[in-house]
Amino acid sequence: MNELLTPAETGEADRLTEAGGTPGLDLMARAGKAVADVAALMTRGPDTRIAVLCGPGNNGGDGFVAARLLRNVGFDVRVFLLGDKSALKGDAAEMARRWPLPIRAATPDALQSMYLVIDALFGAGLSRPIEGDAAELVEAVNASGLPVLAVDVPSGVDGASGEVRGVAIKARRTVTFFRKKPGHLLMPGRDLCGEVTVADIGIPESVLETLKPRLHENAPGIWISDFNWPTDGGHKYDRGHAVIVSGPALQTGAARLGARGALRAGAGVVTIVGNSTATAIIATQVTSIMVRSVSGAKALSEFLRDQRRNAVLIGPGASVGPDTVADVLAILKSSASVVLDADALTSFADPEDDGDRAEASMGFLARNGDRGPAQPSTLFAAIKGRQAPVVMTPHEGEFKRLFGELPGSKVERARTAAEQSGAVIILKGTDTVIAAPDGRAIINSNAPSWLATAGSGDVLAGIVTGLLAQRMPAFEAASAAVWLHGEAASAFGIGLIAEDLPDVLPKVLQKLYAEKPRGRR
Ligand SMILES: NC(=O)C1=CN([C@@H]2O[C@H](COP(=O)(O)OP(=O)(O)OC[C@H]3O[C@@H](n4cnc5c(N)ncnc54)[C@H](OP(=O)(O)O)[C@@H]3O)[C@@H](O)[C@H]2O)[C@@H](O)CC1
Ligand SMILES: [K+]
Repeated sequence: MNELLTPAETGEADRLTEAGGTPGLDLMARAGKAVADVAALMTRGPDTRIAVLCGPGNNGGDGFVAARLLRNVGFDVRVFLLGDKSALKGDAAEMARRWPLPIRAATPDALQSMYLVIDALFGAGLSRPIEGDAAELVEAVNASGLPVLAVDVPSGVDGASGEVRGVAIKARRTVTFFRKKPGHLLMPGRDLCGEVTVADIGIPESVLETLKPRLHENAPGIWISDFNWPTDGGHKYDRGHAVIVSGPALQTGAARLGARGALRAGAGVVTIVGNSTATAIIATQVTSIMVRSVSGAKALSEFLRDQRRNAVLIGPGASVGPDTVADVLAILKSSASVVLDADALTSFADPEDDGDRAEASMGFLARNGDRGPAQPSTLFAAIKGRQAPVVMTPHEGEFKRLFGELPGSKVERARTAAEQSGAVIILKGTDTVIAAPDGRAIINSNAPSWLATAGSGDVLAGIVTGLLAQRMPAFEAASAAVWLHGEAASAFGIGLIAEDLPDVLPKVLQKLYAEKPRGRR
């Protein structure tokens, strides 16, 4: 159930179903019934007056069906059409014909003395920005403050990207069919949808074998079989050794947050490394986490020669500049899995895009001329030249510094970045996207708004590192980490600070452990 289908793929699912013998009219009848069922839940009793706003395509067709079914059970339903009834085609024209009462023009006046609005203006067939009369209507609906139930997607939301084309309806609930679309989860679409219900309208699961979707909504089912649970007789080193590289003395908090994330995610051993002043400070703050004074690229290379140290995080609090560049390149030469976050990413920013970076890069060049300038291509070549996986965890700003302005939806941008860099990308945000170089992608949807708090990204990077230390494959580790992070924030509730996240993880992990299929314990 976690597959996400673009509007084009949904259309294909529809065609395959019809080719299998199910008439399109039946699909529309079931779609309209699903809409009517949810609409009934949003009313305040039989006297509720409902405005159904229908558009010129099959989204409007679903609206006509819902209107008829709601009227049949006693609701006071009015139907308004954008455009001409004579221009309706196919199944939508047939469903309009079955509506027994007058069809009025859809204008802002339609909203007067209504209680609920059903938005059946545009769905999967939105092909351009909404303008003119249609835009005026959408704006009037939003200004009315009436509760809105959207059919398939709120009109104006692009089902593929979640972007607003022109203007868009703000719905309280949305009913979609067979599978969600990326636009239900990507911002701002996700906000405009309200609560999303997915209805079964008789499209068989077998169409997925043809469509082979490569985009999913994050859920444990996707990665739980790759999760490594503690086993009887296991040794701590069986669960990996995560190494967290600290920044200088006044920036050690980020490494500590990452380290606790890694340890709580189940890494057997976690060591924080840094220069002697930084580690002296850290040592007064941690107990089950080890601390070693290891500083500079050469020392890091030597430290990582011990292959039991199998996952490394660098970036949180690292500082931007040539030292971090050298550290990252040394770490990438090791056999460990690597997580690059924050300053480890910005240190490779394209100098052309970033004045501060340009200056730092010039200095670096002066001292390290043989290694070439610190730029994204240097980083990507180092990633592609190694065996063990790399996960990068940029927010939008860091992403832009490394990859520039890429075209397409957030999913497409993350996919391109993963392919270009050879790393698994966690493109963070309310709608975090995880993408692998082979094209697989996941949209995360469980992060509460209060997760946007200082240091929460450091904990996330630490959780990824902890899972990589346990030898979870990188794409699955990244997806699991993002999900656990969101779940932990929800479990803690409002008032959360980053320090709280690692300590809520056990509760989340215990629930997963209790629910996982038998025989895997
Ligand atoms: N697939 C399924 O499984 C099932 C799908 N079902 C339903 O069908 C819906 C998809 O129907 P659809 O393809 O007819 O597209 P829809 O969204 O009604 O819009 C197309 C019309 O709008 C017009 N138009 C577009 N943009 C415009 C704009 N900005 N401003 C003005 N006009 C604009 C466009 O005009 P054109 O581009 O052709 O000039 C065309 O006339 C889907 O969302 C779901 O609700 C269910 O019934 C059952 C199973
Ligand atoms: K709609």
